Amino acid sequence: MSAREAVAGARRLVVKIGSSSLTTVDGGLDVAKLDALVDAVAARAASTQVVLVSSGAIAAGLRPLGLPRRPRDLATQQAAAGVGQLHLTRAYAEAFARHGRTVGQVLLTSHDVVRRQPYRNAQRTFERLLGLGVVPVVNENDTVATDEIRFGDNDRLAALVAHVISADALVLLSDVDGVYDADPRSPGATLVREVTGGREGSDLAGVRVGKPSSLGTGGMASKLAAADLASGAGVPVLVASAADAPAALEGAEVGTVFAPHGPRLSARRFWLRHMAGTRGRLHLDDGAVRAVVGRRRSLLAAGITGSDGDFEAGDVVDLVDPHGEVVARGVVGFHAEELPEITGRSSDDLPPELRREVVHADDLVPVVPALPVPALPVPALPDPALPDPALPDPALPDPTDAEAGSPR
Ligand SMILES: Nc1ncnc2c1ncn2[C@@H]1O[C@H](COP(=O)(O)OP(=O)(O)O)[C@@H](O)[C@H]1O
Ligand SMILES: N[C@@H](CCC(=O)OP(=O)(O)O)C(=O)O
Repeated sequence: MSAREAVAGARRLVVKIGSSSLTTVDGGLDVAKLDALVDAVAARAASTQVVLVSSGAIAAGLRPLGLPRRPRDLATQQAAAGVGQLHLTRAYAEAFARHGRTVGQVLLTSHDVVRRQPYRNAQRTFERLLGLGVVPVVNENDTVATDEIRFGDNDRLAALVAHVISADALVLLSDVDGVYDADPRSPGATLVREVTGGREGSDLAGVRVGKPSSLGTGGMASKLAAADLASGAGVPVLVASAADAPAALEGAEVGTVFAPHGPRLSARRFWLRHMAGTRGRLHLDDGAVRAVVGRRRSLLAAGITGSDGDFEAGDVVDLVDPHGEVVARGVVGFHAEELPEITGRSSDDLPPELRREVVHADDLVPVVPALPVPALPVPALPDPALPDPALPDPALPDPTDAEAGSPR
């Protein structure tokens, strides 16, 4: 099955829509665009369980607050998001109601998914909402999200949600009709139709990204990273224009499709690899690295040379090779205080109550080295329709400098 067919045939789908595709040029919510998106999603939701990840809270808060452009400081962004999220949710509720569908709002911060229990809670909530025929509408909980607990951008959030719900495919809808080999606002840029080998493969070798749109957050770089995250863990991804949503959701030849290029990870293993917050480190000798990463064996006390951190049994820890590189993550079976007693000792040598795996193979996942972010050598052209959000706003005080948090 091709990646496009996988998107078309998905029984569980995550659709993400960016701010720029939901707003008017002056920054208000564009209800006509939102309605058109909902028409397409509702048509697909008739046969598919769909989770909608929607940006646009901050953008939708601009007009009600009389803000001329996206604020740069965290506090005003949070205030705008509080106002805008309400407008956004109401607009979705009304639009989906016209199709006889109920929506449920799910606002998340990374705090809600880095620990196993909250992650399970979020998973259960999604399951129940989908089971009840509700369309979950997800956003980052921007009113409380600070830099420390932020997902970063909604492309990444959508990739994570795709794994939380074990989606069959992820569709990222934006104001551009796919990934171009250069900033699409520059002459000669060409659409890349298919990416087969992930970010390291030849399809993206010559691709350069420019700035996001005036209201977007991460731009194409964050879509590429999210597409790589999802497709690298077995989930096909389509990046397409929101204007093409009906065709995109029917599997037509639009946008850029990312074929899965890694083994499908269970939601649990994906959580371990990409989402879990770690509480400590176990240092492994070379033999243990080979056993754990190469042969997917459990980690035994004999292969550990040291540990640090303040973890409890059940916490997630990094497994580090003799060069200090993180090679795997896993759920540790011992408390930090117990480690010195067992470190380096063979199982036969341990008292019976301590004779067990330090990290069981089922709770262990190798870590893929971080990939470089695509370069940004192409100068982006200014958007003539909107003032440059990077310019200081004379009308607004900018309390950011004096307060915690920094502008995105
Ligand atoms: N190589 C590229 N291919 C496609 N789009 C790009 C590229 N470089 C920059 N862009 C810009 O990225 C923007 C989409 O990102 P963003 O503004 O964050 O959208 P969204 O709000 O939908 O998340 C487009 O407006 C496009 O002009
Ligand atoms: N959570 C923010 C949007 C974050 C984001 O990633 O925006 P975008 O690049 O437009 O998808 C909001 O609702 O305004």
